[in-house]
Amino acid sequence: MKSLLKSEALTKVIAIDLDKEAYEVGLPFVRKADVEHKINYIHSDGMIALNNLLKNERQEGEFDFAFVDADKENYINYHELLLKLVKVGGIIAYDNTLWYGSVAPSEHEEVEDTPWDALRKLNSFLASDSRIDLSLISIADGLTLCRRLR
Ligand SMILES: C[S@@+](CC[C@H](N)C(=O)[O-])C[C@H]1O[C@@H](n2cnc3c(N)ncnc32)[C@H](O)[C@@H]1O
Repeated sequence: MKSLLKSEALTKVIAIDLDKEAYEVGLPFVRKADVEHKINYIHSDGMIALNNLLKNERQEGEFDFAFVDADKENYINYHELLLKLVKVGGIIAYDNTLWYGSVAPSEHEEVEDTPWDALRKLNSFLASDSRIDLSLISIADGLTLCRRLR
């Protein structure tokens, strides 16, 4: 599920997930906290939904924060879209970026087409991306915070 925190006096969250049941797991807690009116759930593939926010809803630079915890193979693609959706100074967070250490395999291990291979490539890409400041936090199985610089 990806969450986008929208910059408004009244904070709004866009939550995107292919699986409606995943959203519904959290719904009782959302209701208990009385914040359902602040959440716009989009039942969709992440790339389609983010492209739609950019192209059809013209939300470029409108978001303060994005949290990505979905298909690891697409993180690198989400990154390009989120760099446009999140404002300069805003934060993009990627979950699972250490994958319990398996992002650093020995050179003999077969890692192609695995989530940890995708995360390893993402980590290398982000480390040399001059559009962001980056901090990879070793909490749980890794959380990368990227601050958009330009
Ligand atoms: C590990 S779960 C995380 C859910 C949520 N962040 C949480 O902590 O409860 C990953 C979620 O990504 C969703 N997902 C996987 N591929 C997706 C895609 N292409 N587009 C949107 N959501 C996707 C799955 O349906 C699943 O609910």
